[in-house]
Amino acid sequence: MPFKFDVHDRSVYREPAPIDQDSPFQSMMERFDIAAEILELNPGFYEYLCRPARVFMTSVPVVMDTGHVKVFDGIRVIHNNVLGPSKGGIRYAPDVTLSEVKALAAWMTWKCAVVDVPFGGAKGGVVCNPSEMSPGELERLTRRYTSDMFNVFGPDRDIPAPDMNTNEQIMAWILDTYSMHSRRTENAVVTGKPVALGGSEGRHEATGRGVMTVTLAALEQIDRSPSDCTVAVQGFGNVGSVAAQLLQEQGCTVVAVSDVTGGYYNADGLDIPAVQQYVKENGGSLEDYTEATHITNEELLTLDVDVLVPAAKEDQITKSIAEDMQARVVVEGANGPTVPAADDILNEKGVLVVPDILANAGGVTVSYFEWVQDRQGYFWSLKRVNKRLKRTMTDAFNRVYETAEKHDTSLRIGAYVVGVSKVAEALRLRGIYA
Ligand SMILES: NC(=O)C1=CN([C@@H]2O[C@H](COP(=O)(O)OP(=O)(O)OC[C@H]3O[C@@H](n4cnc5c(N)ncnc54)[C@H](O)[C@@H]3O)[C@@H](O)[C@H]2O)C=CC1
Ligand SMILES: O=C(O)CCC(=O)C(=O)O
Repeated sequence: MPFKFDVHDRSVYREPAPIDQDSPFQSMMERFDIAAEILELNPGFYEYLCRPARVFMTSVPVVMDTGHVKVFDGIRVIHNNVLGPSKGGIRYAPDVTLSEVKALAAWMTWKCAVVDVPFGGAKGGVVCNPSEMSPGELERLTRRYTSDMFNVFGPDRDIPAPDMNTNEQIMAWILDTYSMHSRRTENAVVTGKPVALGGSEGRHEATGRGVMTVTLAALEQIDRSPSDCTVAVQGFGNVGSVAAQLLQEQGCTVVAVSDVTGGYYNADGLDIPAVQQYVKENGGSLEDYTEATHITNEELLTLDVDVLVPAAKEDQITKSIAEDMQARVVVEGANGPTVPAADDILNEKGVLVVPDILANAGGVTVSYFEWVQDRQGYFWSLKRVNKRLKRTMTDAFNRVYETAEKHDTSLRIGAYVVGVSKVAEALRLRGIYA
């Protein structure tokens, strides 16, 4: 007999397996639960999707420049691969945790489904502080981690990419190590690699470009022109710096940017290419930038701007920050920057939040294009990549917007409904828990 879902009977859900309280994973689950209820999700599917499919942990020994051996914890979580090989970046950070990587992997599952990319979701992390490591130490760490994950990674299995503190060079070392073990060049095993090694034109800028595209779509919905809008961007790395640059090119006035050293504000607008040049010459940091007033990251988040782009890390927009926020539109370049308790406040205030699993999906979209090009051995022009990226992001925005309107809910829940329903349909067709 087919299962009948009762939205009022929470006991239909068996006790969900390891859910970390007060963690990014819990933040993901709170939104997933709402979407599951709207979709009347089959409880078997619910149980399967509220935990990762597979978790890999490894101890990564590295000979440091001093000659001593230091052991790092390496993680790879595959949340789901029902739509295709799992996909997701690798994060190097001193505070990365298993719970965080589990959440990031689940977000990848929903994100790929939202932009209709045939991948599942995964994420990796290594607990290390790259700012205190030499290039040689980082290379040895990356190669050993890749070696340990040789049976996990693969062009048809699980395909890593960059995330916080990882870049094209690190992807090149992954490609080389994996290829050495395979006895052949496997450039489709990783994306976000240098163009010279089979990387895609436009991947470096793709996440920021996608942020720009959905920002323009959101502004159109509220009848605002970019040239009348001020913008603040938290985080000035791959995502934040490109988003700031492209939004400025579209006519927005970018009044504030920030990084770990704090925020930099100029009411007349910052010259973003000049800020990028400063960061390049200043060891990757905004510290001591003089053409602006120094503010804190909290002050940046609560500035009186039209658009706020959090592009640093999780849990930045807390309940109290949300209460003080003045932005009209929030476009989540980062994964998980807003805690669930802040969602309600922002919704009540009428803030239009373009959620992470839609807003920052430009990166994985062009990673998909890169993987397709590698497998075909035929490479596209930058113009073609950007045109297809724009189409993918615009279609996804419209799909999410319509879904949110249909269910009278936020864009965030609309995006989860789009993502979860696609994965659930694939599960049903494949016969898992049907
Ligand atoms: N690189 C990519 O293609 C994608 C990245 N993302 C997400 O975007 C976010 C940023 O990633 P990337 O730009 O790649 O990293 P990144 O390592 O290039 O840059 C991170 C930036 O955030 C700043 N930052 C770190 N902690 C901060 C804090 N507490 N307050 C203010 N700024 C802080 C850093 O100083 C740096 O400027 C992450 O949440 C990542 O998961 C999402 C989709 C794709
Ligand atoms: O490009 C990719 O494959 C994944 C990028 C990523 O880690 C993310 O979207 O959070």
